[in-house]
Amino acid sequence: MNEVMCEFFRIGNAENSGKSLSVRKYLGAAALNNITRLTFGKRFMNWEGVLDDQGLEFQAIAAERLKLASSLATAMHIPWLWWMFPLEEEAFAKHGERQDRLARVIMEEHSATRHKSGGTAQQHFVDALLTLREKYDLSEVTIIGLLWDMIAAGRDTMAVSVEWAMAEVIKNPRVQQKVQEELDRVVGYERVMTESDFSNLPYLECVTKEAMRLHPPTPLMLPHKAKSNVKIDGYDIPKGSNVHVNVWAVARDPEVWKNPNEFRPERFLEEDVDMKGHDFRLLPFGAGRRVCPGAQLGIYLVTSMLGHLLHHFWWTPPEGVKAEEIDMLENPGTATYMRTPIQAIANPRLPAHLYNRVVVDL
Ligand code: HEM
Repeated sequence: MNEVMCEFFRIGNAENSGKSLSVRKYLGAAALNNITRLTFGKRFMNWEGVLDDQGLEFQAIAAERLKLASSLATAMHIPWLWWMFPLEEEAFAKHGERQDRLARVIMEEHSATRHKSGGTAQQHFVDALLTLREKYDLSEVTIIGLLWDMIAAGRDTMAVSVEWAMAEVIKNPRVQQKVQEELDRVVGYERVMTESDFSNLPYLECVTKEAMRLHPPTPLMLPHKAKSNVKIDGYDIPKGSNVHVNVWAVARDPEVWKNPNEFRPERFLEEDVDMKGHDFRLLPFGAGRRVCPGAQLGIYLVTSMLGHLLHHFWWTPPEGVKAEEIDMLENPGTATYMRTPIQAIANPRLPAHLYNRVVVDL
């Protein structure tokens, strides 16, 4: 069950009726709960959206990680600025210890729960790693590192992608109406969308793709390093250079895309373009041996969050704001959020019982 379903109760409650909401707040919560449930089989947030103590620690670690990563990125891009980050090594070590401490506690709790259930509890990413531990000689440090990588790589990227997609859809009521017509035809008004509906929702899939074309959450991907001297398109890239691929610019290149700045999902009905690393015109997940291993999961979760949000609500800009006034500028960073978080009014469009709190099976 997608976590965004659990947010419906909060989005659709009477207090929010007719009010403008910060969509990011709900997406952030849904993405965090999705990813921690997949990795640890656990939510850190209660039904009111309040984080527990572990959740707060978790959030603080994630924020610190981002801050350290940005300072590292600056030093990597401009190596002669290394001298400006003399304390970073110490900060990294402390951060690592903090991460390990929390992960160990959660892993122990997780093992205890599984033990109590006699091994009948659901399998999560942490279980897969523990099972493969001996086969691949995985140390505890490696396991903890992999768990944090998964959380860091999956959380922001998903929330960023859905926020941009929602902004585009709210800006383009024609697209919103078309995707809702498809959802109504395929899913109807008496049940919620499920994964098995996806194959019958081609337009929804195109909306996800078009949003990721215009707004790849990591526009410069992650930095790569040249292993040897290479020449690309007449340019010499010396061994050891940090290389960024500007996938944002490629996806807006007028030589490759017709009317590249226009949000028009239909372009993908006319031509099916792969976005998992096989077609170099569209690379939101990178390509090659370091391609995002969570690409399929990411596409599924983004499409699912978007589909549920659009099936349950008709979204309009806050009163007095015209669609064309929505600020579509980016906030710079490794994961590129909207500069101004999108605000919108969620108008329920399904029968009341479909907004009830959903019991989540952990
Ligand atoms: C919409 C969602 C996502 C987007 C747009 C995205 C995008 C990316 C990109 C661009 C890279 C770098 C690829 C490269 O340098 O060639 C990457 C790497 C990675 N992603 Fe994702 N990602 C998403 C979701 C996820 C999820 C859900 C997970 C795991 C649960 C994940 C795990 C990873 C990991 C572990 C790496 C590092 C791979 C490596 O360096 O070998 N990602 N992702």
